Amino acid sequence: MALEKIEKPNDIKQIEEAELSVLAEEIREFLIRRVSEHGGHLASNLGVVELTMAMHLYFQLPEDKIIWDVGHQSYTHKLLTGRKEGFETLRQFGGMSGFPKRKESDCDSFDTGHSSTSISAGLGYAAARELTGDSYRVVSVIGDGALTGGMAYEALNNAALLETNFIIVLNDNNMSISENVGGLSSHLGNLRTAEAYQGLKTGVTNSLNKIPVYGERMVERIRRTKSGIKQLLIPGMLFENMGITYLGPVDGHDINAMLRIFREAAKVNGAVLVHVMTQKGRGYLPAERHPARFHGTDAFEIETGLPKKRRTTANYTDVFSTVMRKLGERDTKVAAITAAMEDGTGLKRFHNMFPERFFDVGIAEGHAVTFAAGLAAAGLKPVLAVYSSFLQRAYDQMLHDVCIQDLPVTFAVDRAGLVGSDGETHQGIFDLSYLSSIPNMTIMAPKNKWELSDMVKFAVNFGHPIAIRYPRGQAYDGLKEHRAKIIYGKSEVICWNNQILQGMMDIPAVQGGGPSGELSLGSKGGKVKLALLAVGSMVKTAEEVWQQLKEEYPCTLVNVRFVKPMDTELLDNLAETHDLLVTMEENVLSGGFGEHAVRYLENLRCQNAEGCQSKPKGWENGSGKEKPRQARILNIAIPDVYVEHGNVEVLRKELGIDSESVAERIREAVRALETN
Ligand SMILES: Cc1ncc(C[n+]2csc(CCOP(=O)(O)OP(=O)(O)O)c2C)c(N)n1
Ligand SMILES: CC(=O)[C@@H](O)[C@H](O)COP(=O)(O)O
Ligand SMILES: [Mg+2]
Repeated sequence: MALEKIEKPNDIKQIEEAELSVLAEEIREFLIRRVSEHGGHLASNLGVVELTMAMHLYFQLPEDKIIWDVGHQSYTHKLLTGRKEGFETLRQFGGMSGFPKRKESDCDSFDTGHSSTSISAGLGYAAARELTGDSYRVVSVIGDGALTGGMAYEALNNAALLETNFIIVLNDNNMSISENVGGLSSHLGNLRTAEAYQGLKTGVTNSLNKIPVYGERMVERIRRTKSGIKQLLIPGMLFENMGITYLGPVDGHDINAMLRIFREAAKVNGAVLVHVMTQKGRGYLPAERHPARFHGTDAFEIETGLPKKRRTTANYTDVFSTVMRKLGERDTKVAAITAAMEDGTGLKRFHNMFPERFFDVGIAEGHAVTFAAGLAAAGLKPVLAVYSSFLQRAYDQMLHDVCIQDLPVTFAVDRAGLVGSDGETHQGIFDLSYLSSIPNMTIMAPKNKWELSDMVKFAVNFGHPIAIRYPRGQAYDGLKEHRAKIIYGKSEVICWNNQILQGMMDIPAVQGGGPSGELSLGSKGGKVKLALLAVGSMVKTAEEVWQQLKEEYPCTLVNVRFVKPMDTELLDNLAETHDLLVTMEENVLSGGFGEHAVRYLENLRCQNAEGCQSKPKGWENGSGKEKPRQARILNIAIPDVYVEHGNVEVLRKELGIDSESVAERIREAVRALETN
């Protein structure tokens, strides 16, 4: 067993050359078995087995620095650096991450997860090396998909100035998650087969030679100019013209060929791009046939490649997919955009049905947003479907290109909230904060699958920037009967003091101390009145909390619906009629719904203070109305931390946002209120 001999970094160097192919096979078997148990990024990892082995044979770790772009293809690297045991806990809570992590190993030089960062980080290492006088080698490994991201070009542009060695390995498997797109992809396609290139080169020369006198002269003239010769002889002219040496293409499954090219690359003084061609999914037939399906997979049966658990219910992405199909049919102005996540965001159907109105822009979220702004300015109704954590990349484009101009772009923000096994880099727990800070942006979150559908329909005809955030996974199909019409800025009250309502009309009017007439916090013998204000996915949790607490306290349950603008009329009402308002959201506390609600009510409290000049209308002393009673607020949200990988249910418990923890936190808060 060759793999057994690998216990620590550089052990691969002790493996006989003849045994390397056995090692590659064992690594593939190992990865297929381990990923089949709990899921993970299989196809990309199977594709880079020999490439990773060649790098570990040539470079010395941890001294040399290997930086993996996205990092989803780093499993063989983990194996070769002594982390075989970690695979039993891959992507599980407390276990080994599916991405490179500096805290996990000193052979992981840079943490990744989002795309197109590796060249910038590698260049940083290379520049630092010049300053510190170190002599380590730096290698950034970037995929053809990741090379569609703008940051990679910014880094290449900068790397061209470097005067010391910096190796960029372009791992070209002719695939992003799904088919790779765009001009660069076509360019790589042209370079991909050396034979095709050789044919083209010979073809050009032959054709010119065929032109009597002039043709021969042109060939001669081209040969005499340096760049002309390169045009004819060097495939990677695009990179060469930028000042980056291009080597390749080389077969990424031929270890010796790669070792030869790394030796050459290491001699270059400056940035050098090594073009390596690999096959995504290599060595496992289902993954070779369906690389997109096995890009990131749940647990599966090895024999068939079928998922171990069949999905029986729709997830939010399916619901979005269906409503987009309907909207596309109804309105030819509706266009859909994805940044390389056609499958993940559910836009495949829209693509198939309306190819002319579907745009995959590559891994380029910033560009996607400004492109959507352009479509909107030209009169279309663009819907950009994007994961919450990837949209972080496009903050300025949302602000500068969409919202200042108040353009009607719909942001379908998928994977909002905890996403689970991908961990820190992918948790969608910041969007409410970053979206809330942008003027002109409206933010909604659905409680269940019907509401997502209603919200998307509302959004495309809204006429202004609007974001709908919904979580990864199964769509909630409870609370079906609560489907009040969506009214801009209005929340939906599901139950009031334990009494289930149907729509806004039923909310009791605010009179004195509220519906029951009790004025103060339990002190007059009444029970503390709770109001749960839950955002999106937390409505289901709030419903469970209500079930647990309804015997103890009268409880109101509100589906917030609009995080921005907040339903301040309802907040005023709740603050007057309830004792404790509990905000619940799967977002960080900072800048989230809860914090905005606190600030709003604090302002109100301040305005109502004695001597304050600007009291809200209707609350003036002596106006005949009581001063509003100000409820206390408990914020349930994600604390100021990065949330690691793990099962979502486990993470929710750890963070204290599952229903049992929330119920307990409420009981504690009530006890504190009663004793104060
Ligand atoms: C900013 C950002 N957007 C989207 C993604 C989702 N994503 C992860 S891998 C990937 C495709 C990468 O393709 P490539 O670099 O060619 O690697 P391969 O999977 O083919 O090995 C995408 C779109 C991401 N990780 N980061
Ligand atoms: C590595 C990466 O960014 C994607 O592959 C991501 O893991 C997809 O996540 P979903 O499984 O939620 O689509
Ligand atoms: Mg690729």
